[in-house]
Amino acid sequence: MPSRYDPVDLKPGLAARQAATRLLAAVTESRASLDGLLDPAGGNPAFTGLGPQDRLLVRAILLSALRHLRVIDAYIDELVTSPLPEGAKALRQLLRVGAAQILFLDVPDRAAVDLAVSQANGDPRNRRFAGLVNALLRRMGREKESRLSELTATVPPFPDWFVSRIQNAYSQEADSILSMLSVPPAIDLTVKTDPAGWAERLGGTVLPTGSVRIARPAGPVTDLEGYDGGDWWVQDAAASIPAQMFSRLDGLEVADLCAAPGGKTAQLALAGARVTACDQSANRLERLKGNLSRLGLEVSTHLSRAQDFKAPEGFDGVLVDAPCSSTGTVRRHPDIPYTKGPEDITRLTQVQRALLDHAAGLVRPKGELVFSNCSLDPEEGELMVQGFLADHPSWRIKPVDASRWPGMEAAITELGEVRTHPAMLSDDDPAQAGLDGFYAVVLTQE
Ligand SMILES: C[S@@+](CC[C@H](N)C(=O)[O-])C[C@H]1O[C@@H](n2cnc3c(N)ncnc32)[C@H](O)[C@@H]1O
Repeated sequence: MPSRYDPVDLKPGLAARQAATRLLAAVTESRASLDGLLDPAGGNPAFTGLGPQDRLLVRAILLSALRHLRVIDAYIDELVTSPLPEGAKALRQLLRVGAAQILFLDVPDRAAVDLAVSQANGDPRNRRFAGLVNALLRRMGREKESRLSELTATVPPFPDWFVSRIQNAYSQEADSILSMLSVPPAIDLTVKTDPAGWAERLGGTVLPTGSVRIARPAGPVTDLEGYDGGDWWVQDAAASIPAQMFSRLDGLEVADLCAAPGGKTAQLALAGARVTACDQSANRLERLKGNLSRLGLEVSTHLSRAQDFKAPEGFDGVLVDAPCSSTGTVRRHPDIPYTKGPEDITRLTQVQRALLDHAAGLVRPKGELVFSNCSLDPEEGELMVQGFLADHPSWRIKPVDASRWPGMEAAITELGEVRTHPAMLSDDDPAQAGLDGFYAVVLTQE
């Protein structure tokens, strides 16, 4: 069963609640991305104006609300005696935040209800509903033990467009994938050396990819041993796979075309490649430089669209870790099913294809081209690559050996591509289980 609690001590104040309500509306009504809203530097003032503790609370409320939004809405709709008025969006958002606290966060029910009622009374749009807010959330608190598990078992966890795409792509495994997507993930670290030693020091376990998986710490991950010394970086185990797929790196010239913030660039450099890291975003390229500097790794950087990046002498290896719908990262970014849609996937496949076509021209004869992204959708992975191969008959898939990562054989497709998803790497504790959804393939020329 998914854990119902995010590991944050919650004593939410009214300002935090108001911010959470406003930001939840921005995500679900205006499709604003949670990362953008919660960016400490350029995020929404309702968030950046809060103190550190309140920020933690707002983040926890939003993550829980979005992970369980359909269940929360179904429960609200079940408890209102007549449907909420169509225009009562502010009321729904307020109830969603209260329900997220009562159902999924470790907040005393009474405190959550009282704050919701105060918030309703302080908002002219919601004042007349204060009695309803009080009655509904109190009842939710009383009955949740019996009702919540029934609702979780019957209500699809995410919007219909998203659920049906997962069901179409993964048939048998779709239910397990969807259920894992509501579980907050552990944290994976890529370590420079000695995974077993770091696993012991940080109380984690070593995964088949060589990553170290640790429980989510109570404080910032940057406080953990080894961060300041540049001994490791945060990177989902699945995200560490594409850079490991090159058959050789030491001493070779490799271009990383969509490089920032540099997780894979760091792996390539650590393995001894001479890396040119290209990205079209100046801000993100600055972050890459900061990350690589902390890790003590040197690479060349290049600010441009990958399609405009020219290198007549070519590279031994090229990595295209393409922009994508990021549906493989919904455990960490549960806003994605609400901020993205099928039209984004169609648009992104065109960008991915343009990147792949251009990258193919940068690979030296006998060189390797690795294409990857963190989407669960075959249109951005398997099908996109089949389209590329149909139009480039001299290219082929270089199959990955299924024994490459013992214990992860299920992640290797019949054609030798890598396809990971959140129901892989099972564990008795769901919070310790799973992988990001990733697609990766090695392409070479005959
Ligand atoms: C999925 S992220 C890459 C993550 C990175 N490889 C890592 O492991 O840390 C995609 C990156 O592609 C960049 N990007 C998007 N479109 C691009 C383009 N046409 N040319 C170059 N970079 C692009 C984005 O700015 C973003 O930094």
